[in-house]
Amino acid sequence: MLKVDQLVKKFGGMTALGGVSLTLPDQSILGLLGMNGSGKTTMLNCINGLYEATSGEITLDGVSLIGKSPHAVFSEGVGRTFQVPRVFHQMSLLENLSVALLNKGLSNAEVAEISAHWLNKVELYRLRHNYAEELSGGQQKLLELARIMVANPKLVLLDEPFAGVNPGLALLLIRIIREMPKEVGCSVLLVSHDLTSVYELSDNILVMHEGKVLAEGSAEVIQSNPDVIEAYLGA
Ligand SMILES: Nc1ncnc2c1ncn2[C@@H]1O[C@H](COP(=O)(O)OP(=O)(O)OP(=O)(O)O)[C@@H](O)[C@H]1O
Repeated sequence: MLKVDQLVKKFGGMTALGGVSLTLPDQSILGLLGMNGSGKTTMLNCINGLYEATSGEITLDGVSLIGKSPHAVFSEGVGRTFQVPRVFHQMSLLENLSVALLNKGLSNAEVAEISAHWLNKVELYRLRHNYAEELSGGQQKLLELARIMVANPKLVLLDEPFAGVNPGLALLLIRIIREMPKEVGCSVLLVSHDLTSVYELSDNILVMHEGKVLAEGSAEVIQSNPDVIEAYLGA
């Protein structure tokens, strides 16, 4: 279980996160909504160690992630995607996945099997020997997701997975994300401006506004919350 308790992140005099708390149970999906600049990506950056929190606590299964490097957080079982996918452009798709399995003590056959499974899942297996730079932006997002999933994470942080992805690939992404908690046993923190997808996928939703939690609940609760309608949806 991921627990974030009273997380504060300041940049100089600017408070990006003003004491945010959240709980993400195992094998569930939490959607994180909010207008531009409300602190969603900062939250992901604090969890995966890219940013040092100003104060507050973050634990995964009782282990504190505060002060840990991104690599150490990855070793604790946290995988993360970015708004602009970070893949190794000059490597083949297979090599991109093999890199994530280094130092896991697996045989070449096991690495090949796991890689093939996830490349099939994201429907990129036929391109396995191509360089990652030859993929479209949407396909690179799928490859980045596969690279995280081969490492068998406990928690997956997804930053705008649907942005710039064509509708066909978005449907595939939605299907994969929906299946991830059961198939891998991970939980998912999903940051997206795509309201329909967040409502459809999330077990619980948290809406942020100016670095604070504005509302929390099911899709139905969020959609009918007057504060959310006024502050976020602008209607
Ligand atoms: N490295 C940084 N240095 C200074 N300010 C930052 C930094 N990262 C984020 N911020 C500021 O923190 C606030 C929250 O930004 P953040 O990127 O977390 O918002 P967001 O909700 O993810 O927005 P978007 O939906 O546009 O991605 C913004 O005012 C942003 O300018």
